[in-house]
Formats: sequence, C-alpha cells, structure tokens
Amino acid sequence: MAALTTEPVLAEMFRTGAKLPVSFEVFPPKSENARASLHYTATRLADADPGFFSVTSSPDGSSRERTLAVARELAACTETPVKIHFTASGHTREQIDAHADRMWADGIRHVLALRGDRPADADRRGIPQAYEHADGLVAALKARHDFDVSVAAYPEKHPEAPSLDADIEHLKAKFDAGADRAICQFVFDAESYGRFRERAERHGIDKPLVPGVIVPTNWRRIRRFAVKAGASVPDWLDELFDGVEDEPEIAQLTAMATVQQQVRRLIAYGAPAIHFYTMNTWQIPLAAGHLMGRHVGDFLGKTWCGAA
Ligand SMILES: NC(=O)C1=CN([C@@H]2O[C@H](COP(=O)(O)OP(=O)(O)OC[C@H]3O[C@@H](n4cnc5c(N)ncnc54)[C@H](O)[C@@H]3O)[C@@H](O)[C@H]2O)C=CC1
Ligand SMILES: Nc1nc(=O)c2c([nH]1)NC[C@@H]1CN(c3ccc(C(=O)N[C@@H](CCC(=O)O)C(=O)O)cc3)CN21
Repeated sequence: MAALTTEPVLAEMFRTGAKLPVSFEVFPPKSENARASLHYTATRLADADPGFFSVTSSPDGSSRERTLAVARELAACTETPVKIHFTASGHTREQIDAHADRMWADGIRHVLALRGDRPADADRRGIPQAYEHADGLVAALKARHDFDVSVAAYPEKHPEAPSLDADIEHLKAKFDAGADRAICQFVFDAESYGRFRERAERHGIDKPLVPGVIVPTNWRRIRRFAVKAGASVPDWLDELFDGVEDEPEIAQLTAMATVQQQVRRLIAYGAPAIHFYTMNTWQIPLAAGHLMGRHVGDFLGKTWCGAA
C-alpha cells in the first residue's frame, strides 16, 4: 500500500517557515473598484510582515506611470517597501536614467529589472529598447543609484533561450552586472526549482534565487498564462481542478491546498524566501504566510487606507 507521510508537516513548516522572508506581487488594477479592493488586499497582506510588495508593469513598458502610481499608494497605505517592475523595452537610455532619478526621489529603493517584450510592430511604432537584455538595464540602474535590484530567472528555461545552460549563463551576466537576487518564474513542480538552484550553483551563481508561487485563483486563466510563459503544467493539477469551476468555494480551497503543498516543497528544496504572485487577492497568500509561522491577526482594529 502506498503510504502518505506520517510527519506533522504543518507544525514543522510553522517553525521553519517563520525564518524565511515572504513577498507579494500585485498588478496595477484596471478600474476604480479594483483599485479600492487592492488597497484592502495590501492592508491585509501587510499583516504577514512581507519584505516587499512588487508591482508589475506591462511587458512593453507602457504601464510605467500606472505602476509607479500604484507603488506610491501601497507604500503610503502599508509602510511596506515597494518594488517596481521596470523594463528596458519602451524606454530610451535617457528615459531610464531620468526615471531612475524620479523613483529614487520618490523613495523607491527596490527594482525588478526586466528586458520586457517588444510588440511585433515595435519598430514601425518607433518603440525604443534601451538595452537588448536585462543585464544592460541592471548596470544602468546600479550606476545611477544604489537600488536593490532583482532580476527574473527561469527554472524551466526562458522560452527564447536555446538551452537551460545558456539561459543560466545569461542569468549570471545579470548578477555580474550587479543584480542582488533573482525572482523565479513560477513552477508547478517544486523539484524543477530544486534542480535549477543546484545547476545555477554549478555555474557559480551564489546570490538568492527566490521561487515564485502563483495563486491559482482561476485555474483556466492561470493555466493559459503558464503555457504562454513556458511553465509546464502537470496532469495532476488539471485533475485536481477538473470540475470545480462551478464550485467557487471548493476551487479556492483546492487552490489553497496546492499553494500550501508548493510552499512546503519549495522550502524543502532550499528556498531562501517565497515570492507570491497574488493575482491581487489576499486570502490564500495571507493564509500561506500564516502557515509559514507569521502569526497573522493584527488586522482587526487597523484602518485601511481606502476606508477614509
Ligand atoms: N512582469 C513581470 O513581472 C515579469 C515579466 N517577465 C517577462 O519576461 C520577459 C523577459 O525579460 P527578462 O527575463 O528580464 O529578459 P532577459 O534579457 O534576462 O532574457 C530574455 C532572453 O534573452 C536571453 N538573454 C538574456 N541576456 C542575454 C545576453 N546578455 N545575451 C544573449 N542573450 C541573453 C535569455 O536567455 C532569455 O532567453 C519579459 O517580457 C518580462 O516582461 C518575466 C518575469 C516577471
Ligand atoms: N513572462 C512573464 N510575464 C509576466 O508578466 C509575469 C511572469 N512571466 N511571471 C510572473 C508574473 C505572473 N504574472 C501574471 C500572471 C498571470 C496573469 C494573467 O492571468 N493574465 C490573464 C489576463 C489578466 C487580465 O488582464 O486581467 C491572461 O489571461 O493572460 C498576468 C500576469 C506577471 N508576471
């Protein structure tokens, strides 16, 4: 008979997880309602005492102002440091320097430096690309101000890279340019993160490689995104979510169970921290933070910035 572990895993994770930093990624909301709800989300998530919030940008750089506005709001709401996702795409070198000055003046100290993606008609539309790859952007930001710079890493290889080893060498170039840590593309199989960490170490990378955990609030949507982003989707996840679309509560509890298992396995594979792609929700990422020994519960009695 196949046996499940008899270990009290939750108790152990509550103890070991408490030593690891967590961070939460959000995207700029598309409506006023979504904006108010993000303020509430951030106030709740701040309860887990995250190292930072990060605010995404569109791959072509066109959401820069919205990203910055959201970052300012979250910083004002929560007193948690905010990390800006910033792309080389959509900017000239002069614009990058000027924008770096502005971020620095605004008190932003954390940047995720990305190449971004050029739209197919970028040349025709005259969309600039300050640096061909993210390493150039890292060097430019570091030369301008003493930012804490993160970069993206791909445990299952970036879709454009010829091989995983070539991709890891490109990651190394980003560290050589001054990056402080990498935040990994989400994976659904923690083992691929573990293997990636070992392989990166063999390439001489000694900086933190923080795994990303995506909250599958809407499995079909997340699945579509994963396929596009080059993350493999195990059959067992399709099986777990099969048929729960019409059962929202069961879908959420199932999502929680998958996140919980993923966090536990990533910690077992040596994760130095956990970065949650929250999809602008708070229940599952906050519960996951709680299960990492965060003793969440300070929210009651707190005013949130949207509740003026
Ligand atoms: N918005 C977000 O939160 C996130 C977005 N992304 C997206 O992923 C895309 C890629 O961005 P990055 O990973 O920053 O790009 P990158 O420049 O680090 O890598 C992109 C591709 O170019 C290759 N490459 C990198 N440096 C190279 C070099 N010096 N010489 C030759 N080849 C090199 C890599 O192997 C990879 O295939 C962007 O579209 C970004 O928007 C990825 C993670 C998070
Ligand atoms: N290549 C890549 N680009 C990214 O922007 C990105 C990553 N990877 N990895 C980590 C996070 C995860 N991000 C995500 C994840 C899912 C959706 C998503 O569900 N998109 C929907 C549309 C959402 C909407 O516009 O409301 C989709 O169907 O693609 C978006 C950004 C942003 N980040």
